[in-house]
Amino acid sequence: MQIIKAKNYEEMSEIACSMLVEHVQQNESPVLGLATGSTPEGLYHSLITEYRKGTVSFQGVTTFNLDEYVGLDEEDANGYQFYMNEKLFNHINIPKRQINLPNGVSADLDKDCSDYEWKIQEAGNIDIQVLGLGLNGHIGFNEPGTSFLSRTHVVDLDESTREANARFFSSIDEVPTHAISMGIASIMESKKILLLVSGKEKAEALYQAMNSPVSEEFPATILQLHPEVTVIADELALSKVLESYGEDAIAHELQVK
Ligand SMILES: O=P(O)(O)OC[C@H]1O[C@](O)(CO)[C@@H](O)[C@@H]1O
Repeated sequence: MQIIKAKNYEEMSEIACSMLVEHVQQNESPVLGLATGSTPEGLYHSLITEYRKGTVSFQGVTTFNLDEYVGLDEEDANGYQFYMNEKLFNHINIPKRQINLPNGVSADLDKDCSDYEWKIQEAGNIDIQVLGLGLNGHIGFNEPGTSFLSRTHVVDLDESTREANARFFSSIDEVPTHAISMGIASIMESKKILLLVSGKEKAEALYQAMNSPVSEEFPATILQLHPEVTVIADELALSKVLESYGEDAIAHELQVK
């Protein structure tokens, strides 16, 4: 794992943005894996800024999002298709046909899940997958206990995840109980992973992701086994890692594990 310490959320977003921009500039048909939640909002804002400056074109980019709520369609302001349109896609020149999200209102969710897997493989797999980190260690919507062999699937959301995400809804009762998520095996097939983590409340989760024994009980621990993970985290999120390993582990980009 390579660890990059950012001063704050803004710097974390800028660093992630420059990595994605560089990749898009250097590849004809880049395939990006995207995440939702609060963490990548700054990254998307920075990508739009770079696009407006003319630094980067998204014409050849294909994207796959990690997850979508079951039951929310693209008009639903709490759905992830809506989020992605608002936060990124409506503001850049990516062709619509190159945007992929699981379909939370499909009549056949299981078929949609296996089609999604095929599409990812057809695109040649994801070059860079952006990930956020759930407080309980979830990646995508893969909750604790999810098999490391899982492919894109329908998940039961943990009560803790529904509570954490209730801030986007008018009440917790409106938070869907199910979602579709890329599986852990699917995520691990990405060629490179960028894990973005910000804020003190994620410090324990980030520490565990990097240090706890690899276990399905804390899904993000699987990232210890991926050959190309870059963690971009701000000082607050890294506070527990820094307490244990000191600045050297970060400054010299040593393997923490
Ligand atoms: O960035 P946030 O809002 O803290 O969420 C962390 C993770 O939780 C999810 O929003 C799912 O609950 C993921 O999509 C995200 O990566």
